Amino acid sequence: MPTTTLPTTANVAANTPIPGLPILDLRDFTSGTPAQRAAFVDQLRDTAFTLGFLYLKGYGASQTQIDAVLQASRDFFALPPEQKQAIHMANSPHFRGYTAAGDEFTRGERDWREQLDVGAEREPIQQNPTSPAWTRLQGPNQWPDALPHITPALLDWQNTLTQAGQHLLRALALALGQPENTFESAFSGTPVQHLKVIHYPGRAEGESRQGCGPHKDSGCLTLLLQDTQAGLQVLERDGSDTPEGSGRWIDGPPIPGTLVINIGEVLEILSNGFLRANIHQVISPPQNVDRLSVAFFLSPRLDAELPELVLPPELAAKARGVDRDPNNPLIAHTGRNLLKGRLRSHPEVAQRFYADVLEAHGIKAGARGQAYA
Ligand SMILES: O=C(O)CCC(=O)C(=O)O
Ligand SMILES: [Fe+2]
Repeated sequence: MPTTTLPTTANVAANTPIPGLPILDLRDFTSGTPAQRAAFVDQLRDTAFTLGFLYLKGYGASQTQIDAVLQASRDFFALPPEQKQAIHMANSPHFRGYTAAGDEFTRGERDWREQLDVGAEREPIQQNPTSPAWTRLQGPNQWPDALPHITPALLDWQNTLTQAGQHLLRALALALGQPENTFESAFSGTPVQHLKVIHYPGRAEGESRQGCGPHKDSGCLTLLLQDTQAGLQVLERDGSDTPEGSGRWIDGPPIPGTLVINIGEVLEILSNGFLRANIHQVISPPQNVDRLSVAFFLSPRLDAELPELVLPPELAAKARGVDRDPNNPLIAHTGRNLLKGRLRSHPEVAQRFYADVLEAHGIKAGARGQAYA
């Protein structure tokens, strides 16, 4: 397959204000009639194949819980810079903590957003000389001393979305003509629950518009909560479906009561490209306006390796294959795949805690970030 080249604003047409993403209700799947359940699976198959994106409502969170997550996020970013820097990600071999605006890169360009990365609160995995480097990903979070309330708000959110994600994985298995429990064992016990709380500051005159540059998510499934400010855009492919990913950007503005769900690269590989890990980006808000979002990336246990699926002939005939980008190889082993993405996105952590394995991951000592995780 040819190398994937991400689109630039030069080869995509002007934005459309019409949201092209369907809204699905998870309750149709979890507690609906057999007909509602079947319709949910059919719609999920359609949109996961074409766009790889959808809105989801009825996903099991109360408005009180949503408000608590957004308030916790706002409170965190309102802290004085030195309190945020005190829990900088550069302190954490587990890639947890604060990243200031401009410190993260997508395809070598700076992203203009600050963020707090939170994982499941777990003990580090005991290290010995033969431990694979990905075992360093597990470990505790860094929390700001001044805001004890954000810990339960964010950890509860992880758990709510893990359950929603597991329902979606069952529905996706059915959509792919597989047994409903196909993904169950890989995601049971200690799945990787990666929450990224994100603040996009308004851009000053003449500044870059890259809140987060064009990328595919590298994991399995992303569940995104947006506050009230738009900015997310998804690539709608044109009919030619070229590997360059040409098309036009469609907006995915916040819709109250919904999450935006998208497919990650691991599911794209497993389904031989039937499911689409689609390219998306975030445009910085205008001056004096900011944007808040909370992205949750659900992945299998670090040690899980997901097998490629054998699709029924009618789906296999439509599968597009997978773009193999030599600069960004796709790996089905969860720990290795996640580590690859994290090392490329966070060069400071990479140089400090993973210097011994950078070469093996194709990263030069002192390199800037190249991709996104
Ligand atoms: O903030 C958003 O709306 C999306 C962020 C995103 O795509 C990501 O962090 O992977
Ligand atoms: Fe993303």
